[in-house]
Amino acid sequence: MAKQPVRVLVTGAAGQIGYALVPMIARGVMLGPDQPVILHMLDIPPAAEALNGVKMELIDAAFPLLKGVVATTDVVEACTGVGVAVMVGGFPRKEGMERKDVMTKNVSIYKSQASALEKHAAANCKVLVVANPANTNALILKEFAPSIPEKNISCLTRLDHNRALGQISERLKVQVCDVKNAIIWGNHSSSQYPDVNHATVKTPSGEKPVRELVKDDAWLNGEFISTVQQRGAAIIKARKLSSALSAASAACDHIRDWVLGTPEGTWVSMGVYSDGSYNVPAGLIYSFPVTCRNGEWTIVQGLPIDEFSRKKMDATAEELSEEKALAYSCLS
Ligand SMILES: NC(=O)c1ccc[n+]([C@@H]2O[C@H](COP(=O)([O-])OP(=O)(O)OC[C@H]3O[C@@H](n4cnc5c(N)ncnc54)[C@H](O)[C@@H]3O)[C@@H](O)[C@H]2O)c1
Ligand SMILES: O=C(O)C[C@H](O)C(=O)O
Repeated sequence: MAKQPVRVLVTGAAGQIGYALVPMIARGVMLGPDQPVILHMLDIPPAAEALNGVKMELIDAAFPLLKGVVATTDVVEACTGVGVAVMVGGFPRKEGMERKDVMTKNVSIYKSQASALEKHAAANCKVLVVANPANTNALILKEFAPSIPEKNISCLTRLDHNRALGQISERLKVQVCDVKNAIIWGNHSSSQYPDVNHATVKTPSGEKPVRELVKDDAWLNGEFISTVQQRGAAIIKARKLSSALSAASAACDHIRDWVLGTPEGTWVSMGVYSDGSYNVPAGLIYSFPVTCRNGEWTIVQGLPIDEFSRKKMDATAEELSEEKALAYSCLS
């Protein structure tokens, strides 16, 4: 029997990530090639005409899986019945800014959209926050939507995870699909800690640790980390716009793995509500290594953490605690 369509909300759909993301969703990249979708696209009134243009293009693309398009500036209409919500709406940073510089504008959006989602989304709706500061926006959404289970609210650090895989693949001249189990710990900001201590590469003679193959700890502990941390800024410098196609693709990876499961022996990074694992303070949205099965993520437990990693994991947690306080001061 044909599957029932899933309603997928994309906020900020008239923006540049939205423009890259909605065709991916309509092609089945996010929920699978046999899953029909109805797209709900939300933007604000000044972008209504552009949003309608995106709707026209979606119709013109004649995507077989796309069973309907709702393009609206009404948050209630946008949230009604959605099973997946990808929250991209907000303001991107410009050259020279840190992601927390867009905090004042963006956290208030997440406070107000939290209640619309809570009241009108489908039961068990999975929420992914993309807009920056992503972890803190997700935390605000969680706190102002208390009836949405905390397990259902996440933020995007998969882009950073994919960037880490990409850097290793470039360095070792191996296929990126053969590199796995990097970890992004913490904040989607320049304090994040990209960790390859457990990452491996598939080689003709079996899986090998990345450290053993790279044979350059100075690079792995230095330039590699700062390249991943600063990649968003490097894209802004080069494009004069923040990343869009890679962000859209990572959002699809995040939801696909969450809903359909991670491959056996592979973990991914997701920003999720901390339960105190790895001595990360509870009550923050922090990026952890997770595996997913039956639509639920689980933090990978028991990985050994060396002193170098501990310091970096604590520093990014510290920044998230400060952001949380700053967010509340913006809202009061
Ligand atoms: N987490 C990540 O990995 C990641 C990666 C890239 C970008 N981002 C962030 O994603 C966000 C979007 O980036 P972009 O390049 O698409 O920006 P953009 O400016 O091109 O698009 C954002 C859209 O959001 C809309 N918007 C503003 N307020 C809204 C509201 N209250 N409700 C609904 N829509 C609203 C705007 O009108 C605009 O169309 C930014 O905050 C950016 O920093 C995050
Ligand atoms: O860096 C930014 O501000 C955009 C985005 O978060 C990114 O990582 O590319």
